[in-house]
Amino acid sequence: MALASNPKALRFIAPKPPGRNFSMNISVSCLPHSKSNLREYEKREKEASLPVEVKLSSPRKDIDFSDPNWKGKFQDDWDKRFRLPHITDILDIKPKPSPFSLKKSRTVPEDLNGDALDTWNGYVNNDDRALLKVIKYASPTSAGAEAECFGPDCSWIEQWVHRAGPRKEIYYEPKEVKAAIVTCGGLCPGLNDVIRQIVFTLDIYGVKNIVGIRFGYRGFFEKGLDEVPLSRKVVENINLAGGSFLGVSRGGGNISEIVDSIQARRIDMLFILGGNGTHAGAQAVHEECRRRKLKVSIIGVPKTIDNDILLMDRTFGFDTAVEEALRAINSAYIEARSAYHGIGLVKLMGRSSGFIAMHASLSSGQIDVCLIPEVPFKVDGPNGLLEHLERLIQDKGFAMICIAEGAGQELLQKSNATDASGNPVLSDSGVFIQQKIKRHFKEIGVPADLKYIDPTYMVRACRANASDAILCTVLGQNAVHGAFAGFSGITSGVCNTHYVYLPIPEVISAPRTVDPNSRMWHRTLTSTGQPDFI
Ligand SMILES: Nc1ncnc2c1ncn2[C@@H]1O[C@H](COP(=O)(O)OP(=O)(O)OP(=O)(O)O)[C@@H](O)[C@H]1O
Ligand SMILES: O=P(O)(O)OC[C@H]1O[C@](O)(CO)[C@@H](O)[C@@H]1O
Ligand SMILES: [Mg+2]
Repeated sequence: MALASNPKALRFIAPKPPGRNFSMNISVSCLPHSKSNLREYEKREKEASLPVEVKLSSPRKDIDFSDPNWKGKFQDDWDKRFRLPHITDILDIKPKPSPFSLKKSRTVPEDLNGDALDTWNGYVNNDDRALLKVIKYASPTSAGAEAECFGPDCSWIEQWVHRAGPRKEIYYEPKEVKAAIVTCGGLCPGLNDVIRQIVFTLDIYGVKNIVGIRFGYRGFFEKGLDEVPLSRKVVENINLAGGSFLGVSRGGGNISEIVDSIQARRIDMLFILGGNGTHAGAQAVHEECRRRKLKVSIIGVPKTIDNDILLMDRTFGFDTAVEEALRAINSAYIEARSAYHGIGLVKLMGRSSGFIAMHASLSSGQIDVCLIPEVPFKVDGPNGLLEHLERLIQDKGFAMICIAEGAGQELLQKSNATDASGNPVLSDSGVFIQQKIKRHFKEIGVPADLKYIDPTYMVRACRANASDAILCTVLGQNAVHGAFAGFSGITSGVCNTHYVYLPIPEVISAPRTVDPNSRMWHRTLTSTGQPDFI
């Protein structure tokens, strides 16, 4: 990303294209302590101040708005895109009545022609839908409209998604089902809550054979990683601790090998908890199962503290991560307020999406400057970060900065280093800014007492908070309902406060990022009072 030369134009360029499928991480690696790194930074900052065009991403580029029927065509296409893949697409299987009922007195008929002794109106109909977008923008220049409304007239179009929950008819015989759960990627608060609810719900359906696959996809192919038998008793208390009861890992994952293993283990339902990389793997596993005509349901549960999955209100773990981040911000604030010319600097996770930094800044109310990957900023010179810090020190005696790990990466040296999953390894933006500030105040001869806090893994290696625990509970339960309903290649999410199922490709076609023209980012700027640093 780069900055526009004219500050009034408020021109941003689009986020950088994905470094690989399903990832938008910016590939950067440099030694933040080295002088050459600082020189590289200075060179890049100069380059970054060249004018660039507005190019906020819009998913509507492929629509021909001159066609009078463009809305109808869009909706037909939408229905196709959001249709949930079902095992009957490839296999001729007849459904049977669901044993899932919360009425103890109800008897389940043997087949769909029989009548239950007592009816239960607790099922979700396959034609139930939830509305994804609820704002009608009057103008494309309204805040947030650019990313949401359609065409030159900024039309609103109904975008319905499938409601999640138990179905009256199921496609698996619970007594014969073997269900498996796997947790992949990095840790996230709430993994154990989801595992626990999946087991509880399977148990209510009558499934006895439930196993955990250890250490992510690795558990499918690495010798010595035996399945963990799971039951209501085994998982009873696992939500009291953070982490994953089953272990997590990055990397690995030959899809064919994983599906061989699914077949060899006779798994009928696989619940895959993870972020965008994990879901890319889940989709590939689902497609390979279809190619082999296997009766297997692959169900994702989106997990990421970064909140970078498309279409969802939020992913589980995010709220807890923000809450934990507040502790670090509060400590930095206490240090900064108590020092002569104190500067508190907190770096928070968020590789390509600044949601944690934005929400933590907004909720703490203690931050003067929030820096995120989606919004470019200048450090030196007129209107730069350092100049603003000087002003804050002068006016109120101290300053507070919250920076996301992916922020300002375009100013640093790039490398091709990646982690085991192929995610680019980022440079330490926090240490870099820390050094810039220290050097600057030394150079201008103004004392400044900078305290840098990087809580790193502390924001995610913890137990889910109350709101995440509820989200995990619902997502876990719905994942099981989705599998029994015969869906596969779907994920369980919350959209516009309603719980839904979404086809996996739709949620990972790009990473979700903070829209610099959204009301939420504007609210953050209103709260911090920071200028635009351009
Ligand atoms: N495109 C892909 N196709 C198949 N498997 C993938 C793909 N991308 C990632 N994976 C696998 O998914 C697993 C998790 O991926 P990754 O490490 O990127 O974490 P993630 O799911 O994105 O979660 P996090 O939010 O913690 O980054 C890894 O085992 C990785 O090998
Ligand atoms: O050290 P690890 O496990 O690779 O995780 C770090 C990454 O995981 C995340 O928490 C989630 O993707 C990122 O914010 C962060 O960059
Ligand atoms: Mg990821």
